[in-house]
Amino acid sequence: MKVRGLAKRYGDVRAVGGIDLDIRQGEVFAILGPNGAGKSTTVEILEGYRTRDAGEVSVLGTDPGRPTRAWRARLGIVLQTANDAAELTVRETVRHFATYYPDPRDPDEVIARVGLEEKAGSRIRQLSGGQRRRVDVALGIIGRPELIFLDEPTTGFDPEARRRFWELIDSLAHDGTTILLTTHYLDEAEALADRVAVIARGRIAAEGEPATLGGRAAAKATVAWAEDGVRRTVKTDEPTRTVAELSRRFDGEIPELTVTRPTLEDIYLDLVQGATHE
Ligand SMILES: Nc1ncnc2c1ncn2[C@@H]1O[C@H](COP(=O)(O)OP(=O)(O)OP(=O)(O)O)[C@@H](O)[C@H]1O
Repeated sequence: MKVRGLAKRYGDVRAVGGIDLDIRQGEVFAILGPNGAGKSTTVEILEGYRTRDAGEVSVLGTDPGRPTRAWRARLGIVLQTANDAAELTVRETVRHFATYYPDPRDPDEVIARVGLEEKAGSRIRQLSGGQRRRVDVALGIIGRPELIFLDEPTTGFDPEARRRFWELIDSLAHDGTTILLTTHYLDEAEALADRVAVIARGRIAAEGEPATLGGRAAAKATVAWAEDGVRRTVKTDEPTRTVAELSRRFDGEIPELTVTRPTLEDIYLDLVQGATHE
């Protein structure tokens, strides 16, 4: 996928103000950003559901501004809001969607992959919010897509369901499926994404691997320990030296020692706040 200079306005609102992206086949790419940053607008343009004002876009070799049916069949899309036929069962719904695609996955296998085996015979309206979301994911992958768009896929999932979902995404990526997701969960981005882009006010504020985004790996470490009943902390570029000195001072074990670097969330918040105060 290749995007150059993508821009979109809604009247006076600049939703997307010149975005470049390159996403490789088989890559898991996460778009992060605060509410209203332009994530959904960007993703909807890439999906062929929204027009753009400017820029060049190629998704699976096609301009999504001129979508074809054959191109759509190669995409899997999981939208933010579900509008499933509530009276059908999970199995009926997944089977029905399978008929839209030339080479669908096996419906029962897909139901198992999203962890809904026990609910396969239940009507959609009887499912919990998180279970409905899993149906959405099932419908997004039933067509054996080459590229999957996931808009906040795990909102409403319990922790176990989120872990199962992460495993599913890993296995799809392992099969060579490209995955573009938006999420507000920084731990999700860290667990899943090969690369992330932080979008703020319609522009990319930073892009890179979660471990090194925004200079994260090179950021100062915080060494903390307990001394005389008080928690002490030092921010340093040389945590190893600090720990060695402390170890000598305490003659061995350092009480309640921790060494931490900024989390992805710390870096994200810095980037987003920096962009807002521009
Ligand atoms: N159909 C529309 N008409 C007018 N303005 C819109 C429309 N859709 C989005 N916007 C505006 O464009 C900006 C970007 O919205 P967008 O939905 O792309 O943000 P987002 O990053 O996906 O946010 P969220 O995290 O809340 O989903 C916002 O200021 C929003 O109010």
